[in-house]
Amino acid sequence: MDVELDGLAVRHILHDITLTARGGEVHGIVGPNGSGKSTTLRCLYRALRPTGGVVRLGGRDLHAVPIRDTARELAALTQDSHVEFDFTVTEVVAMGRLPHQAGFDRETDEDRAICADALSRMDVAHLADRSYLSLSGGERQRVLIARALAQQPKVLLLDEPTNHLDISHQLAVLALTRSLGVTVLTVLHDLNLAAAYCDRIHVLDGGRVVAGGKPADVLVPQVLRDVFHVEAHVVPHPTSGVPQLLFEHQEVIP
Ligand SMILES: Nc1ncnc2c1ncn2[C@@H]1O[C@H](COP(=O)(O)OP(=O)(O)OP(=O)(O)O)[C@@H](O)[C@H]1O
Repeated sequence: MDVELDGLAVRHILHDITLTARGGEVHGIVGPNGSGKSTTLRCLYRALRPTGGVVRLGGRDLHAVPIRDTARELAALTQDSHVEFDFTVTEVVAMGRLPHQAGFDRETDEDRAICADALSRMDVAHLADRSYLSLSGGERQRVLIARALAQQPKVLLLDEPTNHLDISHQLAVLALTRSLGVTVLTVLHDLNLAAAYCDRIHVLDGGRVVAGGKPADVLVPQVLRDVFHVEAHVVPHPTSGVPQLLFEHQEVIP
């Protein structure tokens, strides 16, 4: 499903964000702290109403369709994805099925199978009966991603999905998001992971897209200097050939 942001604006925070993610593509949103990455995603998962521009999902104005319809098409792992109460892991992941159930529908065998698959893909099946609140940061993150998978979305929004994850789970989560065949928009701080797993990268600075395109065209020394104020060398990955960055170490933040 295509996702189009057309001149998206939020008060003084976002200005004229325009980008298109075609069905099945993985798009990375990168940029310094406070550049507007999470605010962009908030407009997409409808936590925030834009003050200008349009968001289209599958060609339809996102804000013109019932929110329940949106929840059947779009799942989000957000920075605000907290679970306050003492649910089990199974119960948390089962919440992902709610948009697909009507009123007082009971969970079906199919729902349970979809949740079991999501738990196993995120390597948290062994935690199924544990209290969510008793989990480590990385385990919680994987459970929340499993909940998003259980939603079976056509569009997946991920705000720093690799937060708290060890390197093996970081690579596994990003590989999995690519393999799903759904449209993914993901905020990432790790530019090397973005280069390795994204079809397109959009660089935000001061609430504007200042560069966008294929990783090799976007992650170039001048952009890194201008936007992140770091010096970097770009080298091809020895096996995949994707651009990878080697940063010059610095003593203090300039
Ligand atoms: N509700 C709000 N009221 C006022 N300012 C806000 C609000 N929400 C976000 N901002 C400001 O908008 C800017 C963009 O915030 P946003 O969270 O989108 O940045 P980000 O790129 O995701 O940052 P980070 O990398 O630190 O997570 C920041 O300066 C932030 O302080």
